[in-house]
Amino acid sequence: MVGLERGGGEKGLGRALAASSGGGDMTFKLVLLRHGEGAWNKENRFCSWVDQRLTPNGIKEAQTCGKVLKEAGFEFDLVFTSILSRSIETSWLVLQEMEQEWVQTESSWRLNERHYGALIGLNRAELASIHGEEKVKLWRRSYDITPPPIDESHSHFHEIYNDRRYNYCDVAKEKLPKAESLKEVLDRLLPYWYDVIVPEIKKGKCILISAHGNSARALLKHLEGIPDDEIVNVTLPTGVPVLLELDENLHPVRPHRFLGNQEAIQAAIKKVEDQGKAAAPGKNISVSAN
Ligand SMILES: O=C(O)[C@@H](COP(=O)(O)O)OP(=O)(O)O
Repeated sequence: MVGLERGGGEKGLGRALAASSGGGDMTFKLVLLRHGEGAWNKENRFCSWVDQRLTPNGIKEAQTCGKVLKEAGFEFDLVFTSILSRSIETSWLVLQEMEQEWVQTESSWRLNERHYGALIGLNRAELASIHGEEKVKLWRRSYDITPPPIDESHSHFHEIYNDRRYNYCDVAKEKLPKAESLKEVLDRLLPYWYDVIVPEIKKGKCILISAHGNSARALLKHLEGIPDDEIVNVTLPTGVPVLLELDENLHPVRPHRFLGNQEAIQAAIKKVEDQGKAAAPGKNISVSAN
C-alpha cells in the first residue's frame, strides 16, 4: 500500500473539507484522478477512445487510491467520470475501498481521454524510433498540436463510432472529434465544467473526478493557469489522486498536490514520461509525420 507522507500529515485532509471557512475564506476541495493502469497503458499503446479494462495492477492502483483518500478523511458527495470503462471502473473501486459506494456518479464523454486520432493503438516507443522522441513528445504533451485524424480505414474506427455509448452524447455522433489537441480537449470539457461541475462545487460538495491523463491535464491547466509552453512538463501517473484546493472564485489557493507516497509517485510519473522513449522499430506502423 502507498503510505501517507509527512508523518501522516495527510490524515484528516479531506475531513469536513469539501468547503471550509478557516479564517472566513471559503476553500473548496476537488480530487482529480487519472484511472488505474489499463491494458494498453501496460502495452504502451495510445488507448484514447478505445475502451480498455484495468489490468490487475490498475485494479490495485485504484484500490490504493481509495485507501489513501479514506485515510485522509475524504467524504465524497458526487463523482464524475468519462464514459470510458477504465475511468468508471476506477471510480467504483475507489468508492468501494472508501465504503462510499452509494455516492452518486455522473458520466460524460466530455471527460473522455483526448482523442489521439490516427495514433490510436500505436506503440509510443516504436513511434518514437520512427518519428523521433521530440515529435512523439509534441504529439503527447504540447498544447495546440492536433495529431493526424482517425478515418474509416483505421482498425478501431468502427469500434469507436459504432459504440452505442456515443448515442447518448450532447452532440451528434458525426460531430464527435476525430483527433484532438489538448486545447481542443479543454474546449469540449469547459462547458461541462462550468455548467455541471462548478455549480455542484459551489454548493460545497466534495467532488471526485475520475478521468484520464489528458482530460485531467487540460482541467489542471485551466484551473492553475499553466502557460501553454509549460503544460508540456505536466504528466499524471495512473491511479494517483491529485488534490486541488480552490477559493470561492475557483482559483487555486495552493499548487495541486499528489496524495500518497511521494517517492513512488515521482517514479510513476517518470515511467509515463519514459513511454515516449525510442525502442527498436516495430512492424505495422503507418502514420504520416505531419
Ligand atoms: O490515451 C492514452 O493512451 C493515455 C494517455 O496517453 P499519453 O498522453 O500519456 O501518451 O490516456 P489514459 O491512459 O489516461 O486514458
